[in-house]
Amino acid sequence: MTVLSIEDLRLELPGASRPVLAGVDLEVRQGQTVALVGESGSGKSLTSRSVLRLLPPGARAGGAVRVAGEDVLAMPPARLRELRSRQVSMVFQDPRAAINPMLRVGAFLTESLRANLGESKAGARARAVEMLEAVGLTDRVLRQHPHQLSGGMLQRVMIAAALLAGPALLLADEPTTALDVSTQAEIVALLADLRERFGTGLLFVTHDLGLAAAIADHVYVMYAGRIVEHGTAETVFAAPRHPYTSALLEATPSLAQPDRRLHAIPGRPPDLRAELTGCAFAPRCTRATDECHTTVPVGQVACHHPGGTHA
Ligand SMILES: Nc1ncnc2c1ncn2[C@@H]1O[C@H](COP(=O)(O)OP(=O)(O)OP(=O)(O)O)[C@@H](O)[C@H]1O
Repeated sequence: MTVLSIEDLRLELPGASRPVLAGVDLEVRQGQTVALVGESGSGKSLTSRSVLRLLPPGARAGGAVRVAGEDVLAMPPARLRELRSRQVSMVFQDPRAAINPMLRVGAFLTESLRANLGESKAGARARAVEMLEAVGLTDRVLRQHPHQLSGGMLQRVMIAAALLAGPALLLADEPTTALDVSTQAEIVALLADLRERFGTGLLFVTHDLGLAAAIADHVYVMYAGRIVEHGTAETVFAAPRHPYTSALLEATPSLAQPDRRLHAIPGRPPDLRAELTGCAFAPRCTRATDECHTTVPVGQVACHHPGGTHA
């Protein structure tokens, strides 16, 4: 079953010369982990936030963002509130910025259950303890304040909070960036485990290809507001076809080949004031020809000169 289907999503922001999202298509099926990768500014966060219709002021959206078949962009406000409290949850990059420091963890976890889902006090507490245990914490945490917990523990609390209502889809936007490397690995392992246990679809936004490879079944590579390549994690990482994917991989350290030389991608992504003609990656691409500068490439691999073939 498809839990999320983004179809030709377009987003325009005030003051920008071109759409910040220019026709994004993406799908997450039940129990599937999908990674959305790309450099900073490519539009990953805006894509994932669109799923909850958390758009910047003045933004104009086109296309469709369907959760279990229903278009989030066209939903009435009451239905949108229900979607946000039951069906789709989000885990953010910095847990300390996403939690009220004055509240104990217990109140933080139970308040939304009681307010939005009408749970009794005892029922909400029992559910909170169940989810804390699912993320590897104990009920001791209920009495603690956020500042008494490490960053990794607090991110576990945020994941427990996100799963309280049993959502069909979890959005995780750079959920480990604020954590140290070993804690990052623990959180990624935890998300993989929870996906297995609860069958939740997971959209994992990251600029870190190593993390994406560790967790994802399917990968979408984004550049300047477009998906340039997608496929199973295995094929995209083992046999990238778009030159941007290859360049990203060459810029990423590999545990399997620690001695491999890394190559930074020359140049920078285009900023939103630049109007684009042709392929947005062409100015940085070693394979670019005249056609690339004039004609926008389309297709599963959005490139006029893709390498190899996906098996
Ligand atoms: N609220 C906003 N108002 C104006 N411009 C915005 C806003 N949010 C994002 N942008 C711009 O939209 C573009 C895409 O941003 P987005 O945050 O989706 O990128 P990203 O790929 O998630 O990068 P990062 O990893 O840095 O968050 C960027 O150029 C950014 O500056």
